[in-house]
Amino acid sequence: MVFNNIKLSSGYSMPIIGLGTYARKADPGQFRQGVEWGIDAGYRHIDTASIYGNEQEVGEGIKNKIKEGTVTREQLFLWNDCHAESDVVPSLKESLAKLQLDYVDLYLVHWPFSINANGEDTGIDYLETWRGMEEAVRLGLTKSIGVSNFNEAQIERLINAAKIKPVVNQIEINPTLTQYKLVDFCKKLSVVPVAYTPLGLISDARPEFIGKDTIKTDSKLADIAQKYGKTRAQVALRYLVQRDIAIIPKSFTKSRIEENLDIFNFELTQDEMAIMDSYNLNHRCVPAQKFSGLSNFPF
Ligand SMILES: NC(=O)C1=CN([C@@H]2O[C@H](COP(=O)(O)OP(=O)(O)OC[C@H]3O[C@@H](n4cnc5c(N)ncnc54)[C@H](OP(=O)(O)O)[C@@H]3O)[C@@H](O)[C@H]2O)C=CC1
Ligand SMILES: O=C1CO[C@H](CO)[C@@H](O)[C@@H]1O
Repeated sequence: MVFNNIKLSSGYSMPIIGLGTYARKADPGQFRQGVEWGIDAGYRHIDTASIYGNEQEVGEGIKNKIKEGTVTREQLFLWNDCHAESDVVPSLKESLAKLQLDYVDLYLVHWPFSINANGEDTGIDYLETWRGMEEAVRLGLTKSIGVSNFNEAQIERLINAAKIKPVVNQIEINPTLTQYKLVDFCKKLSVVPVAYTPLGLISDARPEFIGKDTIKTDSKLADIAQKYGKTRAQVALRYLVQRDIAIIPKSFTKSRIEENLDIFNFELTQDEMAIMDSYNLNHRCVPAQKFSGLSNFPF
């Protein structure tokens, strides 16, 4: 499988497609199996987080494939219960131990707000967290650092204060949440936008009918998919890649893991891109409402 790498401002590059690994419920072994199928299919970028509780299993999958000589590189996340400057490096070391790795390629601040283990607002400023992130780079524990769920003002404030710049902002982007403004803002600052929940309302995991969405049924999308011999999901992922957005679709189903990677042999026309844009509803699949009272809540 041939796909693009996206150049990061740190000088490293990142495969434009990665495998998401978040699952509210998963049977034991599913994470490991999903990661192994993903690496077999050709994914060379894996997204996980300490809060997903799957680092051990993800690590086992990676280790098995390293043993076989199939893979060498991974990318990771930081959850936000370790935002104090002095907590960042120990938290990353704990993740690395579970993953059985010496370093990650990319480490992210998962949200701009900060909570403790009881879910209470700690009020810790993400600029403080960032100093811990910079220390992790200096110690060689991660090659690049970035953020997730940051809004424009938060990115700008961070970039103005940072010694080491964030290379990505991982945010929800999909055809029903197109995010043109934030995506353009990130690109202007050389921050690569990475789309989480890239399938949005197309995914089977999002059956909720929000009243206006037609993306699962609209014949225009069915026609585009049929023209290229692809699925609606593949067209949605292709749409993001053509906007120069990195994507991390999650699947633990072997056929879909492969399907989601098979998007680099067709090209949507400008008119087809406009049709995809027309599904925008500014609807968040991940509104994170339970965090809305916290300081630095981004939405
Ligand atoms: N930074 C953050 O705050 C967040 C980060 N993330 C990251 O982004 C990743 C992706 O986002 P996620 O929310 O999982 O959403 P996705 O858009 O990746 O959708 C995943 C769901 O869609 C199903 N699916 C996968 N492929 C297809 C397909 N081709 N056709 C139909 N359905 C499909 C999967 O089912 P199945 O597995 O059964 O195949 C799964 O239920 C996460 O796994 C996580 O790593 C996600 C949310 C927030
Ligand atoms: O990464 C994540 C996975 O999904 C969760 C809820 O749906 C998010 O809160 C979180 O940021």
